[in-house]
Amino acid sequence: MLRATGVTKAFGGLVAVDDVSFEIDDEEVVGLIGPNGAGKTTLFNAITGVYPPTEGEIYLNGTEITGMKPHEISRTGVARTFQTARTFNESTVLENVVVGGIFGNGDSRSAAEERARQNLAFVGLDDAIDEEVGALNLADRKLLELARALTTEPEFVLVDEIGSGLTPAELETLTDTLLRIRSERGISVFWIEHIMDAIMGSTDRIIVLNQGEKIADGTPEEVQQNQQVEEAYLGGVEV
Ligand SMILES: Nc1ncnc2c1ncn2[C@@H]1O[C@H](COP(=O)(O)OP(=O)(O)OP(=O)(O)O)[C@@H](O)[C@H]1O
Repeated sequence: MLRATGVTKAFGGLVAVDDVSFEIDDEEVVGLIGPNGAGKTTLFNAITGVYPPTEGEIYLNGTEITGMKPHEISRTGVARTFQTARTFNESTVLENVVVGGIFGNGDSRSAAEERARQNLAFVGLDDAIDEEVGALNLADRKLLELARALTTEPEFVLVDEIGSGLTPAELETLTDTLLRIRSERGISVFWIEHIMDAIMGSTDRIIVLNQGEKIADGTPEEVQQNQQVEEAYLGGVEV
């Protein structure tokens, strides 16, 4: 279980995440939504050690991980993908995932390659292993990010926006892959997404942030009917 209690992250006077507490169970798929600037990516950065929280604690299976370095947190079982795919364009798809295994996980080259092939097959990129990353379309880059995130055999994968810019068919493939990460690998998914249909139809639970604060935490149906959530989104519409 991933548990956060009273997590706050301030950048100078700006409180980007404000006293947020939540739990994510094993094998749960949880969405994280909120208007632009609500603090979603900052919360991911706090969990993964990129920007340690100013206050509050984060626990993985009862062990406190607050303030650990990103590579240490990654090795304890929390992996992530990034909003902008962070891949090395000139290397091949296989090499990209292998490098993640060697440097991120301390694997030997042969172990990293075996695991990379398995994870690339899992996300459906087995036919593309020899292609240059720069030649992949956006959807395949997102799948590649997921394969890289699986390298450390995590218990939790934090996914920062995979939906934007994809066709409906591509979005369905990505969503199916996320759900298979849970059903076939037993990994929990914590997923930031702006495409509401995707997140409403695929998650067990949704946490809503607005101006750094958690304003809702419930089933997709509950969140959809929540007055505060509706107001937060209406208030965020630019006219
Ligand atoms: N490194 C930083 N330094 C200063 N301010 C930051 C930093 N990172 C984020 N912020 C600020 O924190 C607030 C929350 O930003 P964050 O990126 O977490 O929101 P978000 O919900 O992920 O937004 P979006 O949906 O647009 O990606 C914003 O006001 C942002 O400008």
